[in-house]
Amino acid sequence: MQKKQNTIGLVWFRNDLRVHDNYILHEACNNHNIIIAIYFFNPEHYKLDKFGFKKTEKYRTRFLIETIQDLKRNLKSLNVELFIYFDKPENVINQFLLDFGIKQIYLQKEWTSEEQTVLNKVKASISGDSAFNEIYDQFLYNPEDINIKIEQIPQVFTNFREKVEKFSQIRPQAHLKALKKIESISNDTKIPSLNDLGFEDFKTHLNSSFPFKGGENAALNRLDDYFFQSKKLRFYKKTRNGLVGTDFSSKLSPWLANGSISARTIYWNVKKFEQEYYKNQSTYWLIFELIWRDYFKYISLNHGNAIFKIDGILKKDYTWKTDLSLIDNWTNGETRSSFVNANMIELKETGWMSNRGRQNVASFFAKDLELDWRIGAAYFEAMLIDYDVHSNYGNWMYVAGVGNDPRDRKFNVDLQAEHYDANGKFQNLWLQRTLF
Ligand SMILES: Cc1cc2nc3c(=O)[nH]c(=O)nc-3n(C[C@H](O)[C@H](O)[C@H](O)COP(=O)(O)OP(=O)(O)OC[C@H]3O[C@@H](n4cnc5c(N)ncnc54)[C@H](O)[C@@H]3O)c2cc1C
Repeated sequence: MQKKQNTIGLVWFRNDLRVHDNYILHEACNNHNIIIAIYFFNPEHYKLDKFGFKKTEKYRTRFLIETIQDLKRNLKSLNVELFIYFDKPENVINQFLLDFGIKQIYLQKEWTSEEQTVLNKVKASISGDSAFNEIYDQFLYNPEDINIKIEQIPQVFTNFREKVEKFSQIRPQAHLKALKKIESISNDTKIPSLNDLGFEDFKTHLNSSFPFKGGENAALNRLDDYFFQSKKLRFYKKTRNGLVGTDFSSKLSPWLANGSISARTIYWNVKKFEQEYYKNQSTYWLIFELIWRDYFKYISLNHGNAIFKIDGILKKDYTWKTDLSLIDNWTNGETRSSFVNANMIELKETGWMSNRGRQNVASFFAKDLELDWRIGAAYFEAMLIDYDVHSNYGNWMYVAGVGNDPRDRKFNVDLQAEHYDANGKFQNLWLQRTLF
């Protein structure tokens, strides 16, 4: 084991907002006797994007505030102080490092352009000689453990999945012990409120399929409930295409997206469930879906900014429309399809939409209305509680026919409604009228 340094290590939290199974925090604690943590609510995340949507809307913002409240408490119990700023990191970090004499910074490795730009600005602002230790920690299969070169990630999911399943191992969870208590660090930074970030307080919609709070404690409770208490995991493969209620799927995505829970923790709990209760197609299928999540991260690692380009990773030269009234009809749930409308209203009222819904509304946007798919993706980015850059842009490219779908399918939204909402329950819920 490495010898600990009597210096302060800084953990800069971004999308790894947990103390449980956090390899970055673990590495920092292995190397230093004192750890300080920092988190930024970056004002850039609350501005309008190039299509006129707020980059982060109220649902994900409130979830994030709850997440940071929980993180602060959990870090405190390990004797780690979390400093919180509503500012750009490049305005704060240099002085922070100087004030505490910090030389080592630990952070999750991110590769998408906005995250890289911020990090580059921070590095450019630093006057001393601090080292940035960037660690991959958002994967199920860590990039250092797979036997595929990033440039050779298969274009077809199945080829990727079969290889990683055959040749790679999932790492164990990291466990932490509390550090020694430090009395001398004073911290008067505060978590901004929803109002500070530009939003009114609001109540969760009564029909929301995602009525849960942010934070790793809520994530672990949900996992325990879905797996070990209600044992709904046993039926996951049968129910996962559902539309109504909290239990048709795991609902773990919002916590996964901001790193309140690791994919590894979910994986090892599936294994525990399989040992203690049942092992069946459903238990495997949750892992299968986590591999999809990994896959889109590998696609973005391989293709960089191409995932944000209109012709996607396939460089397909389609013609796309940008008709504002068609876009407004879609976002407001006023299209010719009541199934699409119900899903879009659900998203607008709650920040959540099922996977079945997302596939349909995205296909309708890109393939029926032939609208520039990046506008639909940007709207999802604003609204979704579980927005994740790789899953969002990867899935949108896939549905729009510029990504990884070898069959380039178009959903028939009317048939989909008949199949998945045969009695109209879901449409009734959100359109508040009796169908049929
Ligand atoms: C157009 C479109 C946009 C999407 N945008 C996002 C997004 O921004 N963030 C996000 O997390 N997911 C996104 N998804 C994927 C998927 O819809 C959600 O992950 C899923 O609905 C979350 O619900 P759950 O946690 O109950 O999933 P479950 O069915 O319980 O699945 C378990 C986990 O597997 C992963 N997963 C499942 N399906 C997918 C998938 N198709 N792609 C990648 N990972 C998957 C998720 O991490 C999920 O939490 C998108 C899908 C589409 C079609």
